[in-house]
Amino acid sequence: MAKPHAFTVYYVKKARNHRWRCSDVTFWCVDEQLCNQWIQALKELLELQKARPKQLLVYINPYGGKRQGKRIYEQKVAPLFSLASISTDVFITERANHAKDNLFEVNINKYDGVVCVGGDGMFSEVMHGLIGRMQKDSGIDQNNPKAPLVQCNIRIGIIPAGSTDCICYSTVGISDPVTSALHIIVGDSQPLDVSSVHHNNTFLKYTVSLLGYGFYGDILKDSEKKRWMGPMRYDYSGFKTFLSHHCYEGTISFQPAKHTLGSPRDKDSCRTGCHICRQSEQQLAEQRKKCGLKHEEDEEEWKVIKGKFLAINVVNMSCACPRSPKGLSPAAHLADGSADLILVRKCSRFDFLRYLVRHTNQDDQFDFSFVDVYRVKSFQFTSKLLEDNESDVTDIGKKHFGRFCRDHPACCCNIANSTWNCDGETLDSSAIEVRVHCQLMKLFARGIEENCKEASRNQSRVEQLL
Ligand SMILES: CCCCCCCCCCCCC/C=C/[C@@H](O)[C@H](CO)NC(=O)CCCCCCCCCCCCCCC
Ligand SMILES: Nc1ncnc2c1ncn2[C@@H]1O[C@H](COP(=O)(O)OP(=O)(O)OP(=O)(O)O)[C@@H](O)[C@H]1O
Ligand SMILES: [Ca+2]
Repeated sequence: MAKPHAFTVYYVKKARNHRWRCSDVTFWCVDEQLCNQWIQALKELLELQKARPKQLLVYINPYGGKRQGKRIYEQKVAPLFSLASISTDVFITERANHAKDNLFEVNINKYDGVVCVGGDGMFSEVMHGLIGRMQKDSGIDQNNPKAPLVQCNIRIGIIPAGSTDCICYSTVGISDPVTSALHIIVGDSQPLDVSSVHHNNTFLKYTVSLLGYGFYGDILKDSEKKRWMGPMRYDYSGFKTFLSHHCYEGTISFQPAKHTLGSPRDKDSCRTGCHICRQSEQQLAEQRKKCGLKHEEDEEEWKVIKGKFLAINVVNMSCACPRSPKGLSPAAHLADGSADLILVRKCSRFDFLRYLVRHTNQDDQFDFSFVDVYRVKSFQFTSKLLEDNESDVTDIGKKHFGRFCRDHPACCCNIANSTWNCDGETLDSSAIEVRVHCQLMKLFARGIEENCKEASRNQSRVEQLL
């Protein structure tokens, strides 16, 4: 080198569509001492950035999505972690639930975060491991649906390598491994609501994205048999399920979320620094100060709805993904302590198609007479089939479950139950009880950043208000 004294600074460069890239600039200097002073000063500044992780535990699912998890991590992510002086313990899973089981055994306090390389299912595994471990260590019984759960302060980073990658897309704005790696490196933090799902005082699962019965449950059940097709399996099973047009009868009860300022019909979406989520965070802190971990009896009213539904969807976040960039509920919030309950009642195939198509354009998917949407903090569902069986048992005193309802009216309404799709996993029970836990965990993300169009629209709204 002609000028021997130099140092390179690597930095994040924001590109289009919420994509981040790593860029660098090299500074040259003839004076060696001055060059070293600069290096020292920059190192000291970096040391002050306490939110940045130094030690990460990484789980890779080699079979998720297009089976590219290992390659994506090794080629795109590991070199960035090494540039940022992050040390990693990497664990390649050999079976389903490997990562979850491992999280109950490792010395978790050694790490500043856990990274999962895979899809929504892999994230769900890691989340169950971390939340489960936290509750176990604190002596909380997960089977009690009313137990106040202990927050999980170890952040999770998602490197997208799955089929839908809805959690990554809805919290970052894009499914891109390099962008997600950079959000981890700069130490971003995004709190996330988590819902617990129980049946008869037995814990079933946690959910952060979609809990869906009917359409999305049936798609998942069919698509599991076609895993070999990769991400395409969802389009194939989606088309098949659309043609089968099954609806399901049951009773829904829910408690409206009165504590939050927003509504599912709002025009504004949850964005970085969202004031609605921040207000929920303050409420949560005040509640904790008041009652600690004690459970507060919830006397709020329950609403009950009976009917025949093509789809029952409970979403904790928008569920935006490449298939539907605005998601199932565009105005849902990541961390407001509520979920959006979307009920699609029995309608014609043509109307259901019109509803589906609106997930892909700018039109309002809730503006149909057969679609209702509510913002809720808890929710219950029992299928008609189970209600009939239970009343048979009490009326006649039979101890014989699982009998099919033979006197069901002849209509397109399916006599059998559907299954619940819980973040891409099926649940064994159709009768469930769901409760939203405000900001139970945190991700290495910052929510979707406002783009220029949104920012100028909001600015002009403020100007109008002034
Ligand atoms: C005409 C086009 C209509 C397109 C409508 C697209 C709506 C897409 C909405 C996607 C919502 C994803 C919610 C995320 C759920 C994740 O926790 C979960 C785990 O990864 N993924 C799935 O369950 C995977 C769910 C995958 C769902 C795929 C749905 C495909 C529907 C295709 C319907 C075709 C009808 C065509 C009629 C001519
Ligand atoms: N080594 C493994 N072998 C088989 N299954 C695994 C392994 N590691 C993890 N799994 C399971 O595979 C399931 C699916 O993985 P993942 O979510 O990564 O991909 P996907 O289903 O293609 O994507 P998406 O969930 O986004 O639709 C997860 O539920 C996880 O428990
Ligand atoms: Ca929410």
